[in-house]
Amino acid sequence: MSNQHPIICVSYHPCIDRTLEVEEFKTGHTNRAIFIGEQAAGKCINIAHILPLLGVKCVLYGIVGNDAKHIFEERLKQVPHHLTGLPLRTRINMTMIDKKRTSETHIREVGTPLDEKYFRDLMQEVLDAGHENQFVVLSGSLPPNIPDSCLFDFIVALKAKKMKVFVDTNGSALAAAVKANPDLIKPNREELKELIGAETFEKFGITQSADTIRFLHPEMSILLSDGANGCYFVSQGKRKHGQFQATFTVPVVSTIGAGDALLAGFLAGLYLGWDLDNSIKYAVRVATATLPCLSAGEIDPEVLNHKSLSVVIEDL
Ligand SMILES: Nc1ncnc2c1ncn2[C@@H]1O[C@H](COP(=O)(O)OP(=O)(O)O)[C@@H](O)[C@H]1O
Ligand SMILES: O=P(O)(O)OC[C@H]1O[C@](O)(COP(=O)(O)O)[C@@H](O)[C@@H]1O
Repeated sequence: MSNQHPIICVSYHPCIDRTLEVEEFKTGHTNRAIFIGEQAAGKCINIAHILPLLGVKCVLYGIVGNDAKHIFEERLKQVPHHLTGLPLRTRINMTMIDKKRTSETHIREVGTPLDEKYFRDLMQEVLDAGHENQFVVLSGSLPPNIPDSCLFDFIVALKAKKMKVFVDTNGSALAAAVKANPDLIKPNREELKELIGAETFEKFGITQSADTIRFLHPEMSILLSDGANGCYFVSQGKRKHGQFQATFTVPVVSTIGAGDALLAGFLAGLYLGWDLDNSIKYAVRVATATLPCLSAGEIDPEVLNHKSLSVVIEDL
């Protein structure tokens, strides 16, 4: 699957990530933030930020509110990008980190309604730029007012151009995306549950559920992230589990963007022509390297390159 064209990242619903850290969160009380961070984010923005750090070329196409365009341009300084500024408010996704309990609470804004025309213009821009076999990543929730059928149409059109389509979204948009037969989806356990309508638990149950989805879409692979349990990969005749092992403790400061990092690492492996096992190993390594960082899409280079960190792949 090695490929000369840059990976196309499509950011149709970016956001500002605001992270607040409190000592110990108390519901119904005044809590003081001991840390506050803000950055331009959203799933494909994070992926486009990570890929060049891994030595992989990418280009970003996206839509952003004029109110925050400059912040996005700053974050994408190292990435060729085509951002269309629109007169709308950029949503803010908030994460509250409770230092004492080491827990994270996320509040994700549904966002400002977007005129379907802008989504379809973005879609056309990507289709005009794309080449056969080029990787394209569609990631993030859909803005309000954009029907799931738009995502479906987008994937069908990209597949008609014989591009390789990778999707990370949730809810009904994910269900619509699956129907369009992308090459790979990256749900987490919660999103898998939404897709199949049932909870899955141990390794066998998870991979079996993934195969249930694949039954009607045999060409589609599933990279399933499962937090501290690592990840699963399911495709035709293959069921794998990947998990990191280290002789040192990797501090989990924040897991925001760990899923984006997993997908970025996996894409990097495929793009560089590595085999499946090594691509999964790299995916987990890159995801692990984001855990010590407070901001989504940042990588701790020491963890990334640590010789005592290994990823074990188990065939299920
Ligand atoms: N607490 C954790 N400990 C170890 N690895 C983790 C932890 N949280 C996430 N990861 C790694 O990051 C990947 C993506 O995390 P996950 O939280 O499942 O994704 P998402 O952010 O999409 O929900 C996992 O597959 C795993 O490799
Ligand atoms: O588009 P959505 O589903 O609201 O997700 C956007 C959020 O996801 C993130 O990209 C993090 O994603 P992951 O934790 O799943 O990797 C945040 O930076 C952003 O706030």
